[in-house]
Amino acid sequence: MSNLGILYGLGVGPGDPELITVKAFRVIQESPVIAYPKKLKGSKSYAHRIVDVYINPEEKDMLGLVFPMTKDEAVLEREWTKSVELVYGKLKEGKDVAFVTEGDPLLYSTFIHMMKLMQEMHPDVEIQTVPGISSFNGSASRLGIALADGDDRVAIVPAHDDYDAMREAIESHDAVVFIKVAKVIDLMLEVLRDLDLLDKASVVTKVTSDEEIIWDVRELDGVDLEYLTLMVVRK
Ligand SMILES: C[C@@]1(CC(=O)O)C2=NC(=C\c3[nH]c(c(CCC(=O)O)c3CC(=O)O)Cc3[nH]c(c(CC(=O)O)c3CCC(=O)O)/C=C3\N/C(=C\2)[C@@H](CCC(=O)O)[C@]3(C)CC(=O)O)/[C@H]1CCC(=O)O
Ligand SMILES: C[S@@+](CC[C@H](N)C(=O)[O-])C[C@H]1O[C@@H](n2cnc3c(N)ncnc32)[C@H](O)[C@@H]1O
Repeated sequence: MSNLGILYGLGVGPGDPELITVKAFRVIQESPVIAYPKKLKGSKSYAHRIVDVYINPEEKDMLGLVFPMTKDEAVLEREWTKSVELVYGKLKEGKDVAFVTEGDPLLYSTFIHMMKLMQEMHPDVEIQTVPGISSFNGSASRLGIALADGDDRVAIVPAHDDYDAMREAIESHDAVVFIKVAKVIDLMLEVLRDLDLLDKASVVTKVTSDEEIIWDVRELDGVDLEYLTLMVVRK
C-alpha cells in the first residue's frame, strides 16, 4: 500500500469566498498542506486570498509555488519541476496537498501544468480534482447575462492580437467570453466598433470579489486593465 498523500486540485471560484464548494471547503480543512500558485517569490496570490478566511495559518503548511507566467519554455520547465518536487516532498511525508486555483482547476489553470508534470515525474501519485465555479459563470451571474439558451453557440476564446480571428469568433457565435483580454483591449474595442456591437459587450475585473470592477465599455480607451479581466459579448 502507498503511504503517499493525495494531490488535490481545488477550484475555489472567481473571487467571493462564499462561492467555493462544500467539497473544496472540506478538503481545505482536512489537508495539512495548502499549495497556491504565484507569479514571483513573495508576490500575492488571488486564489490564496479567496481561501484566507477559511485557514488558520498556524495549523497549515502554506506552500507558495512560483509559476512564472511567461512563455519562455526554459524558465517554465525549471520552475514547474521545482514546484512538482516541493509538492512531492510533502506527499512523500504522507501529507495530502490541496492546490488551490481560482475558478475551475481544469480550465486554463496552473494546476493543469502541475498535474501533467506530476503524472510524468511521479506516476504513483494519486491526483483528484474538485471543480470550481469559473470566472465565466461568475461573470454571467454578476452581469445578469444568459450565456446560452436553446441552440445558442458559446465560445471561450483567449484574446489575441489578431483582428480577423477575434472578429470571426464574434461573428460565428451567439456569445463569446474573451479571457486574457487586458493586453489587447484596444483591438477588441476596434472589432466591436466595426461590427457595431459595442452595446453588446461587457468587461469585468476580479468578478465577485470585493475588488470587482464592472467597466463602462465606452470609457475603456487607454485604460490599463489587470490580468484578471474578461469580456463577454452577447448578441
Ligand atoms: C504568459 C501569460 C500569458 C497567458 O495568459 O497565456 C500567462 N499569465 C500571464 C499573466 C499573468 N498571470 C497572472 C497574473 C497576475 C494577476 C494578478 O495577480 O493580478 C498575470 C499578470 C502579469 O503577469 O502581469 C496570474 C495567473 N495566471 C494564471 C492564473 C490561474 C491559475 O493559476 O489557475 C492566475 C491567477 C493566480 C492566482 O491565484 O493568483 C494561469 C496561467 N497563466 C499563464 C500564462 C499560464 C501558465 C503559466 C505558468 O504556468 O507559468 C496559465 C496556466 C494559463 C494557461 O496556460 O492558459 C501571461 C503573461 C503576460 C505577458 O507577459 O504577456
Ligand atoms: C488563466 S485563465 C484562468 C481561468 C480560471 N481557471 C477560471 O475557471 O475562471 C485567466 C483569465 O481568466 C479570466 N479571469 C479569471 N478570473 C477572473 C475574475 N475573477 N474576474 C474576471 N476575469 C477572470 C481573465 O480573463 C484571466 O485573464
